[in-house]
Amino acid sequence: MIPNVLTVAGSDSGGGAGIQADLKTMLALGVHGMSVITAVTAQNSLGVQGAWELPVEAVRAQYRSVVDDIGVQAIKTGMLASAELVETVAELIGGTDAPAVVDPVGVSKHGDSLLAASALDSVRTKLLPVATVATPNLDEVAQITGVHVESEEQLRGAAAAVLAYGPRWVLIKGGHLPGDAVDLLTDGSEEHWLRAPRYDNRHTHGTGCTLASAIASGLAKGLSVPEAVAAAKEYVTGAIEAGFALGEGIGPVDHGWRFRGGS
Ligand SMILES: Nc1ncnc2c1ncn2[C@@H]1O[C@H](COP(=O)(O)OP(=O)(O)O)[C@@H](O)[C@H]1O
Ligand SMILES: Cc1ncc(COP(=O)(O)OP(=O)(O)O)c(N)n1
Repeated sequence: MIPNVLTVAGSDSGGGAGIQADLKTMLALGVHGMSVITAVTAQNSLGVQGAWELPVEAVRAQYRSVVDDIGVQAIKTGMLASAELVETVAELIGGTDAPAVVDPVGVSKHGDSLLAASALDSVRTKLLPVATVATPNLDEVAQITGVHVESEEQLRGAAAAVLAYGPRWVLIKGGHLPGDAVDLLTDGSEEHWLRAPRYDNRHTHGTGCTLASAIASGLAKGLSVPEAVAAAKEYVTGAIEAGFALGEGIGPVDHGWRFRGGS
């Protein structure tokens, strides 16, 4: 049986991040990808030119259509835009028996906001408590917890601050630090450090969405959280190495790198 994975996220018209990155990742990793679209963005390699949220009832209806008939083995969340949508999605996930990977998307690589400031409290108190794995980047850690990370040694403190909001595991992504691309996965007792070479490639649009979707795909296939995160890190690292130019700005990672001869 092919496992079903659901992404609850925003659309990126440029195809590098959001729903489009999630579904490409799922295809590349051999699972059946499905989507609940929360918002539509007009976005390209230069930034986000516009964003429109979907009504709460449209999000609920998409979710129920998928979960009640088809069923899901794992869920991934991305751009949720507003407090109302964060709370709706948290309630839906809380009532579903499947692991959830929560990427608490705050701003895009170009600095465009994808989450209202008024939604941060709902992320802390409603969304993080239902997460099996939360995957904040360092800007999101600062937004959520007030902890600013400037070195690898500070990742442990950041992880503890996020875990205090209730996710079972947290993966702190150190992609914005200089040096090797180092992430820390922990549940408060086990620690797993994930280290990869930093590729000097500016075409890195969609790294966070890709990593979170790859983790959800691994969980749906029955991997443990540490196994799913290790496999996802390997996949996103290859996709970053193969990232390519598109438009005039920051191009996407290559979700299809393994089909093109990468190993
Ligand atoms: N230039 C790079 N080379 C290799 N890995 C990277 C690079 N940039 C980010 N990563 C890795 O990509 C993943 C996503 O991290 P990050 O870019 O920080 O997320 P986000 O897209 O949410 O900002 C992490 O595993 C991080 O370590
Ligand atoms: C619609 C949408 N969702 C999420 C993001 C952020 O994606 P991410 O993988 O963190 O990549 P960057 O934007 O940081 O390159 C997005 N841009 N659009």
